[in-house]
Amino acid sequence: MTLLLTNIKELLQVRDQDVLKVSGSGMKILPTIKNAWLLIENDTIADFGSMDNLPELHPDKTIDAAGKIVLPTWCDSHTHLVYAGNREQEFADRINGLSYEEIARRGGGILNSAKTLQNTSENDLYTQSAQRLEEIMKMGTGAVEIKSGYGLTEDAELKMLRVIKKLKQNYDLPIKSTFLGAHAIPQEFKAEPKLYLDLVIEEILPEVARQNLAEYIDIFCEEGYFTVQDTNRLLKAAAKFGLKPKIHVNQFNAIGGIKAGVENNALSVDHLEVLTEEDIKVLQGSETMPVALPSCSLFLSIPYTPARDLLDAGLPLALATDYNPGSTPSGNMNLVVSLACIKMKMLPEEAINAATINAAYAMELSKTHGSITRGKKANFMVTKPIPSYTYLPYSFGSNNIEQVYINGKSII
Ligand SMILES: N=CN[C@@H](CCC(=O)O)C(=O)O
Ligand SMILES: [Zn+2]
Repeated sequence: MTLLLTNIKELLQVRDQDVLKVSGSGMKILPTIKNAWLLIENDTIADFGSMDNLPELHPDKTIDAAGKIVLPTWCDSHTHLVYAGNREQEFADRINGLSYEEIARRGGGILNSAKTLQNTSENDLYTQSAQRLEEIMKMGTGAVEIKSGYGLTEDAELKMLRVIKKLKQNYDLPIKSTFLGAHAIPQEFKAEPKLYLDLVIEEILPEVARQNLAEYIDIFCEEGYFTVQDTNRLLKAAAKFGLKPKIHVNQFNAIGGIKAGVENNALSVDHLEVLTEEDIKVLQGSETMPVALPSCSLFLSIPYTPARDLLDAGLPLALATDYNPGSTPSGNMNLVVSLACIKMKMLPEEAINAATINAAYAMELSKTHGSITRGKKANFMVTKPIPSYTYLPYSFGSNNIEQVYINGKSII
């Protein structure tokens, strides 16, 4: 099956195969072709170019994309979209003055979601999660990472990871699975938190690895959750099973989690709402991708990741949603890209790079996804007729996505 798109107003993120991430001032550059064509063969990007040099082709189907922009689908490298129920009562509690941390200390927050998930059947959990996955695909997400971490018992963590595995089997987009057993300390371990980490490291992790249920390891390295020492211990244990770290650090406090991540070869360090100069130095010279989650900052009214400090230090940055029931009940990457521009002072070019090629890097997918590159998977989207790509982040809250293709097939 061959598909040809013609008269594309602008084809974005056109890259050579060897570009796996962009950093610092390089993020300001978004290579495009105006008035372009794009040829898809089966599930692969076969060729593209300017309409001035359209070769004679005989595709099975041709789409006239006049007035429309074509770009790679968003890559969302940080989500918790497998969860049960919602936490809108805590949302109301926060409006009434309680903080996110206070709610968590009272047994709400992650523990609230864990209780609900433990009492939800695997089938029901799958149905709820599949609905969220379909919702984000329709908004343009074409690759996603999903974490466990709302189980907090061996049974419930494995249940979450099996649901992620089933999503992988039933949907065409790449899904990466992360084991986040160390997300919070369950109530019954509050007096002796070390015993919970022992359980995660000695019992749950080996079982997750034995059943081959995760590619990555995660931990919430934060005051009141897990220490830097805990983080080092878990990441070293996970490395023995080949699980690379993608970790929650610096959401509320800078306690040294970034250093621990980099020293343990983290693929990414995520959140970074609070950053020190030392953290930035540690990231320089590393291969670790910093990941910002601006819709979490919006929802919790906490600081935004200081993107300009990272980029001015020559570092790369990726953007993700953090889709979860507590801090970010939204999986909309279009909103994330808008917030990055509006609140983090990222240029549209920087935000689009951060949500495509760099986000693919944060899931080890940038050899196959994240750009319009010959030989990469045909995961791309077509906008409605819009005046320019800057209009995407500018028109925040609007849905500008008309069609989404995964492996060359239209899903809407
Ligand atoms: N901060 C840790 N974990 C999630 C939120 C978890 C929750 O509130 O349910 C996050 O990334 O924001
Ligand atoms: Zn998260």
